[in-house]
Amino acid sequence: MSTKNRSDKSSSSTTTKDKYTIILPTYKERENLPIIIWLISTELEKCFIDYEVVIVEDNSPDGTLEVAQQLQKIYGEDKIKILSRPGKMGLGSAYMDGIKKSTGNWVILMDADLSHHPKFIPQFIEKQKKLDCEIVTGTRYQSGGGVFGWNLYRKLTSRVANYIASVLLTPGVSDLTGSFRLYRKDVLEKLITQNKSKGYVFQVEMMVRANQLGYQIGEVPITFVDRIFGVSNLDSGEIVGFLKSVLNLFMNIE
Ligand SMILES: Nc1nc2c(ncn2[C@@H]2O[C@H](COP(=O)(O)OP(=O)(O)O[C@H]3O[C@H](CO)[C@@H](O)[C@H](O)[C@@H]3O)[C@@H](O)[C@H]2O)c(=O)[nH]1
Repeated sequence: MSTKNRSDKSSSSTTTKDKYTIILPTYKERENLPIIIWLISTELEKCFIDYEVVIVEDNSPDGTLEVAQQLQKIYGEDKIKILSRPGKMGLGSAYMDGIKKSTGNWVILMDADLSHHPKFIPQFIEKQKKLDCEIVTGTRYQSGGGVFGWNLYRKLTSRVANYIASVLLTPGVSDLTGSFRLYRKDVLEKLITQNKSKGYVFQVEMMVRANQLGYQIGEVPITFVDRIFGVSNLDSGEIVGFLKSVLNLFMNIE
């Protein structure tokens, strides 16, 4: 955890007006979307957390957009916002466009496929307040965290990749490839604008840059559950290129 240059720390403190925007990128998530929205609303409303959800939908062929529109009718336009894009443009740009539609001062990035349970969001917020930090990341690799549903190969690959990336790039952050995170909005905007990586390394670079800029990163153990409906949208070849990209990041980060 970095405690370096924290010049803009004053704006990190939460106030009673805190609002949390949850950005949900979707590609072929028709079955998962109603469940994740219901879980988000249940978990956050019972903790009196002010929130909105921004769904960034990339013209999925399975009718995810129509499901999102139905959900917007049920939950209200103040709670569910939809950004409909013409085609599959990738996770990084989905986050970037989602931020533009957000009205919260804090942003939560999470998957829509039920891998990330919204019950952890109140814990992220509690940790942020306790540390007065700018970022909180979910971690599968601290005591209390874990992964369910992956085969041994994927578990090992992820564990080793995270270990190597952590040692080389950001000691103190145990889960660099995870994407379930809470960011202060201005910090997220700054990091995402500077980010040059794609795929799994995108999440790694976010933490590396945050560390370099002196932002404090808190961790909350989470359980990651492999999706039941649908398939992963990231290339399998990505795992092969991961170590090369981490090494590249290590050599070239400015
Ligand atoms: N809008 C949009 N959404 C997308 C796109 N690609 C994926 N998504 C959405 O992004 C989320 C994660 O996509 P998956 O394809 O299921 O990702 P994954 O392989 O399981 O990888 C996840 O875990 C990794 C760590 O293990 C993370 O590094 C990665 O970012 C992601 O969270 C889902 O909600 C999915 O619908 C896209 O091009 N556009």
